[in-house]
Amino acid sequence: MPPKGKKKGKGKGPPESGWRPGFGTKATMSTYFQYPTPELQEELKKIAQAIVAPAKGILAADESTGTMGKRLQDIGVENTEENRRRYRQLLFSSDAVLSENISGVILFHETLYQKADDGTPLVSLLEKKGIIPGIKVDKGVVPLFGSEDECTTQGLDDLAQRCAQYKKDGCHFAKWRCVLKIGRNTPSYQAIQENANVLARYASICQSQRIVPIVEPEVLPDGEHDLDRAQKVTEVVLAAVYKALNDHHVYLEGTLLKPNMVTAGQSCKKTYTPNDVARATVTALLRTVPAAVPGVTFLSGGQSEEEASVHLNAINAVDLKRPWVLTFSYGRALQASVLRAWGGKTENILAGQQELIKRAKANGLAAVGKYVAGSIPSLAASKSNFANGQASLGKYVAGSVTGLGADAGLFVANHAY
Ligand SMILES: O=P(O)(O)OC[C@H]1O[C@](O)(COP(=O)(O)O)[C@@H](O)[C@@H]1O
Repeated sequence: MPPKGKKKGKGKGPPESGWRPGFGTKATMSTYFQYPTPELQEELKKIAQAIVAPAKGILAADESTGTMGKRLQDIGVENTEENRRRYRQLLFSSDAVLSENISGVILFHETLYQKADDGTPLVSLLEKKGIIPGIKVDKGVVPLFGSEDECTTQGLDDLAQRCAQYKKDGCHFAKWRCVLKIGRNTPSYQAIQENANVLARYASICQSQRIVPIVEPEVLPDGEHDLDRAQKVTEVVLAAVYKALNDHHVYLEGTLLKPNMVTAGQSCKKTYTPNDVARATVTALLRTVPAAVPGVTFLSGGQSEEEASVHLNAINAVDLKRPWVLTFSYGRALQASVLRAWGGKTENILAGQQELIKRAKANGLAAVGKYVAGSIPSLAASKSNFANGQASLGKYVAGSVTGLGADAGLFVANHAY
């Protein structure tokens, strides 16, 4: 109820619904907002918690058409709609055992409306296994004019309508990726603030449409910086993101965070142990991510499949507080071996699926701190998925890094813009 003597209506304080004791004076107007209904809160919380159920994580299969093209090119397959469909069909028609470790799959728009050979919608293949479909809703990165090669992410304009439709079509969570770079003068205040704000606005719109937003502020691993610098930048970026989410009244219990792990730059001369990475990562999260957030689903960011599993395991074994579930939302670190095993050939579909199941199992174990390094060998487990430090700056020359084998293009594919 409004405080005594206050009238409802324009200029007389906030409307009655959502009124909280002590609110409504001029000084507190900026803290007024209407809470989501209890039903909406419950729905969002349930979805988020199901995604981060014990020993489960996300398969990020939301590569945009260009990114997928690079991945297919690496295995000598043409980037056609049909080949992308065949590949996603392979992933989603894997044995149901996959759902022991995969709770959700992020889809690209095109995939959501594609069908399997027998006419079954691809998304139904996931639903039948109890895997929750999610959708990439950002429309890619664009340069920030006047910055040192920094960027923001676009796609807000029609987001509410798209989310409403995606929810009807079976998606219960979404993903939006922002990119921050470590350089001498970057990330800049401009880039940090802009990306935090766009992530918060995205998250708020998703929740209004009953979709759990996965908030992805990726600090790229390009550069010579050491672990301390990566940790500090990650902390500054995450602090800004959570301030913005708070400013936009985002219901944190109905969100997930998809950050980078804190690793030294790819060209850093110093070496660090998985325990160093784990300590830096969990410390950065402890300093910035509220305990109300149910889970953190790390991106793999160019790490090899094995590295990504070993690091996640170390993160879940380090002797620090962990108030959130810490699990995976990997693209390359779940798919490098699959792509290599498949090679575009129908007779290799099963082999590809077996690779996926193996990496899902390894990461499921790592999500509960029970993965033993090297215990689940797979085809491309130790191959770096990071091709070239210049890749994300758009300076990578196709084919110039051949020593890394089939995975060489994956970093470029994911991060070039
Ligand atoms: O550049 P795109 O096509 O948007 O793809 C970015 C990729 O980055 C991710 O956010 C993280 O992928 P990685 O685990 O390979 O780093 C994926 O979800 C997504 O496929």
